Amino acid sequence: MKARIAVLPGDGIGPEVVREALGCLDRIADLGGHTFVCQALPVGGAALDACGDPLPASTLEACLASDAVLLGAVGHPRFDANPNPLKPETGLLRLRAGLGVYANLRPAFVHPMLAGASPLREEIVRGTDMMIVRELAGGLYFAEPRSLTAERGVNTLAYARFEVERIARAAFEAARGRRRRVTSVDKANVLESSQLWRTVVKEVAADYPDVALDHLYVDACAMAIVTRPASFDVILTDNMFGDILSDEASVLTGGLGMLPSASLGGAVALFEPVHGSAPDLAGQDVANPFGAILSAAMLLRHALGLAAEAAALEAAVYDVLASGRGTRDLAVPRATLGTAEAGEAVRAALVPRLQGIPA
Ligand SMILES: NC(=O)c1ccc[n+]([C@@H]2O[C@H](COP(=O)([O-])OP(=O)(O)OC[C@H]3O[C@@H](n4cnc5c(N)ncnc54)[C@H](O)[C@@H]3O)[C@@H](O)[C@H]2O)c1
Ligand SMILES: CC(C)[C@H](C(=O)O)[C@@H](O)C(=O)O
Ligand SMILES: [Mg+2]
Repeated sequence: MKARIAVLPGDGIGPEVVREALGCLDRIADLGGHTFVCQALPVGGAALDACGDPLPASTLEACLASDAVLLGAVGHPRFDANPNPLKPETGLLRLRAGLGVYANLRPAFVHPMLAGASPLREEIVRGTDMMIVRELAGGLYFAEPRSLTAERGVNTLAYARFEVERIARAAFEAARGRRRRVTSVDKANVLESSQLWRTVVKEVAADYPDVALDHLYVDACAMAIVTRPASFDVILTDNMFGDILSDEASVLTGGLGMLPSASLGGAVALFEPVHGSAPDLAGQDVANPFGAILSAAMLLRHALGLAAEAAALEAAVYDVLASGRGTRDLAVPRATLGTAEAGEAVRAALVPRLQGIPA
């Protein structure tokens, strides 16, 4: 097949991890007879420096003309003190809004061989396979009013019925392809927006009698994620809670560098690792590229319909980890791989995994 992929490396470790993910896509294209036309585009701090805008109009236009978008990460502390209200992160939020993506899938899967790679106790982590479905287009990140003066900063937590309904449907559909259980996470004991959330989720559940639904308050969920993670299947939650809970869940899988994401429901889908630009690691060839590589696998599955290739790429990542190798952030026996070496190890494991897939 032929596909156009917009590539937005961004800041910090973004370009380093995206390079390894692209190398994997190249290998899949070469061996499978596919053509992936990749166009690199500026976003975030890199774009702010280059043209004063963290999401240049030309970048968004090119993304909208592509079949999928692969992004590294944005942000750097040097912009924190910048009086310019435009931050690198503004570019990412405008990109998500411009693409219209609202359903952010963040899977946290612990390979049976790798339960010991988490800093948490192995018997707690073993069997963890959850999908956090994070609402991405509304809530505290986008609702109005929002304002900032020297005396007051205002953000609004508001959800409209249609916003809850569509993300709830995304979660129930995801559950149908998994273990048919949705845990909706809110703060309905305090927040009106959460009370609407809970009401609408229950209404949508009536259309999915084959999927079990339960509800947790977000504070209790934060605890349960580290005490009984294997009991979760799909976690359905809002924009802010999903941001926080997904970083927490990443610890189960070995670290923040492991987690991929797919943002769906808009004109073009966006794929990015859950981690940020990690300025503390940038330029040292030590960042974990697996979250970015697993994001490329989600791109193959969700945007290009190449499910077998996606599964092969995921299996190749787990082959490397199961052999005891990994980057230094992972508690594996040989945590000595640099970013580029880790990418190359995945590509080597990918070749046998791709055999047998019809071209
Ligand atoms: N999607 C995104 O682009 C995104 C996500 C989160 C944070 N950010 C931005 O990134 C910047 C830094 O934020 P932060 O430090 O809070 O979060 P971060 O995710 O960049 O880093 C948090 C911690 O995890 C580690 N880490 C992150 N990715 C890793 C990887 N691939 N391999 C190994 N270790 C990794 C870092 O070294 C750091 O200790 C900020 O500007 C923030 O806004 C961007
Ligand atoms: C950088 C920031 C805007 C972003 C978010 O909060 O959505 C990040 O933390 C993430 O998890 O993708
Ligand atoms: Mg985050």
